[in-house]
Amino acid sequence: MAMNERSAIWPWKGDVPPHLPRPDNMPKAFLLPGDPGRVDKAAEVLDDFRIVGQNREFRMGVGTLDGVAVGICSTGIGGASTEIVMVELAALGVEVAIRTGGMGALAKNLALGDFLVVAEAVRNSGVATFYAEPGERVLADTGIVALLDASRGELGLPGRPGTCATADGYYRAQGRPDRPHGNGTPAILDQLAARGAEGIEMEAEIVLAAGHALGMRAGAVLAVHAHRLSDGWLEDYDKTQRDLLRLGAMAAARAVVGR
Ligand SMILES: O=P(O)(O)O[C@H]1O[C@H](CO)[C@@H](O)[C@H]1O
Ligand SMILES: O=c1cc[nH]c(=O)[nH]1
Repeated sequence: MAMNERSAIWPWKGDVPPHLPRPDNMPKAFLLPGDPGRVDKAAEVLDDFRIVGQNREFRMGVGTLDGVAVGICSTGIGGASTEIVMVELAALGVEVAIRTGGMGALAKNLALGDFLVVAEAVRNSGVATFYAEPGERVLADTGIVALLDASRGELGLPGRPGTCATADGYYRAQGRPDRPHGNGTPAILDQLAARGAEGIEMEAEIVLAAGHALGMRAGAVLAVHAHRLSDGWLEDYDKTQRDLLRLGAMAAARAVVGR
């Protein structure tokens, strides 16, 4: 069988992955928002930014910060598509992966627009079970946590390190009702909070678990978009998104050069 022929077990064509677009020169560090629409926003925080391409929910761009190449690739929503991003980026030689996304806060002392630098994800989501043993803690790389929190502080942005939970759904799995006037099952959130979760979203656990298993330095920083205790919702999200990308990019570039 010719080397470049695809196989079912590893359906790459040579060094071209089956899902992700691929630039000629891969940055060593990538930011990972869920939403493809947010990739273009990296032009506001990176120099020489260009879009590499898009396939399905995976939109990729590359740029530089302080002369260091930084990539950004959307994961889509949830663990299944995020696993694809992590595996294909790792196989392409990426060493640093930082999720930059939104969450619903579960802690009283987090406010709308604050930034939670994820130190740990409580075990809760499906795909991560293939990358971390049952009972194994899912931790962010401590160096990435430190760089993210230092960047947050330098930028004067509110927040702190903490723990998140990753859910396999947005409505019932996050205690929401599935119709406008329902009650949902908020006890789900109480149970996650009792296990230490201070926010809930849909991708961080797989980024941390797969990142660790695949030998990458992985982390996540999550903006408080919703507050599940006060039922608050941040309507004007644009500046928060820009700040999220800026602090993620600062930490990513510093991680590459070892600062
Ligand atoms: O803010 P982003 O990265 O899009 O992620 C959050 O938003 C989506 C749900 O609306 C989920 O993907 C959740 O994790
Ligand atoms: O409540 C929220 C907000 C953002 N992302 C989520 O998954 N849940």
